[in-house]
Amino acid sequence: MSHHDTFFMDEDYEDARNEEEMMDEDMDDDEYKGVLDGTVTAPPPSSSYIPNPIDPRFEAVELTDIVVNPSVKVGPQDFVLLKVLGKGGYGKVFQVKKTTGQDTGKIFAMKVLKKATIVRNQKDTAHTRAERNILEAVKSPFICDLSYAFQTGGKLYLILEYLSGGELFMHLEREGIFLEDTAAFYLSEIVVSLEHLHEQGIIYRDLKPENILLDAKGHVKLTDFGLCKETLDAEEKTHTFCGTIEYMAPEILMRCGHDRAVDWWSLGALMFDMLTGGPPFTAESRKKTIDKILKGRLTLPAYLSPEARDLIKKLLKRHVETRLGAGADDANEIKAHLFFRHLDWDVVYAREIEPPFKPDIQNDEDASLFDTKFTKMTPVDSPCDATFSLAENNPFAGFTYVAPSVLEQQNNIIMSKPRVRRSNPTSDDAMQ
Ligand SMILES: Nc1ncnc2c1ncn2[C@@H]1O[C@H](COP(=O)(O)OP(=O)(O)OP(=O)(O)O)[C@@H](O)[C@H]1O
Repeated sequence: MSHHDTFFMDEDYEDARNEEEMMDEDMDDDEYKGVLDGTVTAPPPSSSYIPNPIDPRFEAVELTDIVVNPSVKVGPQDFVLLKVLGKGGYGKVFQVKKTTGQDTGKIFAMKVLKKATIVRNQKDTAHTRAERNILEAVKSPFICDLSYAFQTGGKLYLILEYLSGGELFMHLEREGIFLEDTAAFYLSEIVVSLEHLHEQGIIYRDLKPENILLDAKGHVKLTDFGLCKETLDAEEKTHTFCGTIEYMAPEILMRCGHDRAVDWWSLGALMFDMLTGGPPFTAESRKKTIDKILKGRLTLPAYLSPEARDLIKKLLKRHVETRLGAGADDANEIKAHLFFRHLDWDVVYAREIEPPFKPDIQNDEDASLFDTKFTKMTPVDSPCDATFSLAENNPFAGFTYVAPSVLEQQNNIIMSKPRVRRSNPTSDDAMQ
């Protein structure tokens, strides 16, 4: 039974709902009247859709590139497949061991994406480049580290740090709901991760329990940057969505452009899920779920503390400008909320708060916290017939990457800023 199914079947929740039904003053039925019958195509005007260009904290950043030393050639042959960890829209994620050169014996996660599937949707080519670029640019203890990226004729490979603690989703499903202190720990690490991304002009967009992984010690690492928005450019608001929608902000679903406040809505949906056992707005069909996100009643169970209740309501504001975190102060508005009153944020940044669940990991290769549905599979990176011309207009040129840390150790790093594009796209692809 999935985590979300549990939500509907939990009788305690039904009882709690009967005890207290809360109608957020922000959520009266008139607010989105017309949205569902098609007469309204845009959300209420919102000043916070436009990032303040003079606020240096939210300036769009130029993502720089690394000119890799072409002598560091890494490819699929340098890794042995150990396990399947997960499957996504474009391919599989494997647990692998590096068998050659630097990092020999080290365990990584290898995300394999099929070019053919990506090319079918032109927009996703940009997404995939974004994922690689973002992972390269956004080094943070709270973000999954990228060590290598390479490509073959038909596939793209991301070699990521292996996060043995598994998905937060799994812990949430196992526990049903979290105690408020447990939720505060995860939420606090997520808040500082999102703050870090926002400071670099990146909107995460796809916050959900499946995308929050835990390291061996139980600390949070964000992964899956496939849907990320690379810059906070007022001219260039994103109009696409796909995948799980339960945690998505109304303004994304209405395809009217959105800004970093969408991540704070998702944080509210995630917080609600952690404390009640399911997302705040969900239904049996995608359309009905969207209807609920746009105009459904927010029902808060009576057992929530006043602080938790208040924070959820302030994050799940449909009027973006009234949402906590939408102001110029971004994460600071959330960090100052009473729900987090017991936390010292300096200790959060230092990752020194004791994680509530210490993953039971026996060794570096331990994959016991991943779904056996995947880990029982025989790991095969199936040969791919399709080969993309690496000559002109190759959308995947420049994908190949070796982490600076790897290069630094070889004293061979050359940094370039801004990005230098080479005329021959094959020259920076170590593996074809
Ligand atoms: N670095 C990692 N360490 C361990 N497991 C990982 C790692 N990255 C991904 N996984 C596992 O693989 C699953 C799928 O990964 P991910 O969400 O990045 O791919 P996806 O769902 O295909 O993403 P996309 O939305 O780009 O299609 C994750 O939910 C997780 O269980």
